[in-house]
Amino acid sequence: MLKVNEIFYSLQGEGYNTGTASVFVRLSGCNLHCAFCDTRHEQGTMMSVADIVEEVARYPQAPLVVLTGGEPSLFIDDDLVAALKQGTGKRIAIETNGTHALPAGIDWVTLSPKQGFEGGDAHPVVLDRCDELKVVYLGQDLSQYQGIAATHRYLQPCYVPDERQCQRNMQACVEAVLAHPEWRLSLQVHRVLHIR
Ligand SMILES: C[S@@+](CC[C@H](N)C(=O)[O-])C[C@H]1O[C@@H](n2cnc3c(N)ncnc32)[C@H](O)[C@@H]1O
Ligand SMILES: Nc1nc2[nH]cc(C(=O)O)c2c(=O)[nH]1
Ligand code: SF4
Ligand SMILES: [Mg+2]
Repeated sequence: MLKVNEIFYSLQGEGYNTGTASVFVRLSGCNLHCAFCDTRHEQGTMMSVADIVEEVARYPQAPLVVLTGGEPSLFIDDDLVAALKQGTGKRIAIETNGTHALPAGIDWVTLSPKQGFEGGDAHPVVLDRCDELKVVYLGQDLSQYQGIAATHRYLQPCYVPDERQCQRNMQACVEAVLAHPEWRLSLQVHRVLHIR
């Protein structure tokens, strides 16, 4: 059984797969407590793997499942990934902070390391490769991410409720990408679109 905060159908709003219709499976619970975390994931309902597959299968048109949370790597296993793949035929992506090894069969790994942020250093990143590295940018030194192999590298502005601070955070990302063009900008387009 897994504690599920929500399962919903929307567009992937971040990173390389932005704009892709996706079923999000948000698992409850995390090993980090990032001050800037934009997600309330604590509440949840216990669901079996079969329940989760059944709910995801309600969106047969979706090409992609995004496992997120909370920190999904704490809770998922080979069984869940295999059952989702077998039961829905969809590609499986994960959003992870990288502090736990991943089960087999995941098609797309988005790694968003939290080292250097409050609490992040106590839980080192164990993944050394990913499909995309997606860094929440608050002016930190980008050379710290050189050791992580990634096909794509994104800086994502840190969302905060204050609109003017949000603008400043976006501008900081633009300037960082102009100075370090091996990185690209990831905007949270679901915020622009006012969708989930
Ligand atoms: C809520 S997290 C869940 C997955 C996983 N725990 C992680 O941090 O990668 C999903 C994505 O949102 C990003 N994120 C969290 N808070 C954010 C914020 N305030 N602004 C921008 N991105 C944020 C995370 O870095 C991660 O890439
Ligand atoms: N539309 C949309 N795209 C997302 N990509 C990653 C998300 C997440 O919270 O993990 C997320 C989310 O919450 N909504
Ligand atoms: S690791 Fe992810 S879910 Fe956990 S607190 Fe940080 S941003 Fe939020
Ligand atoms: Mg989100």
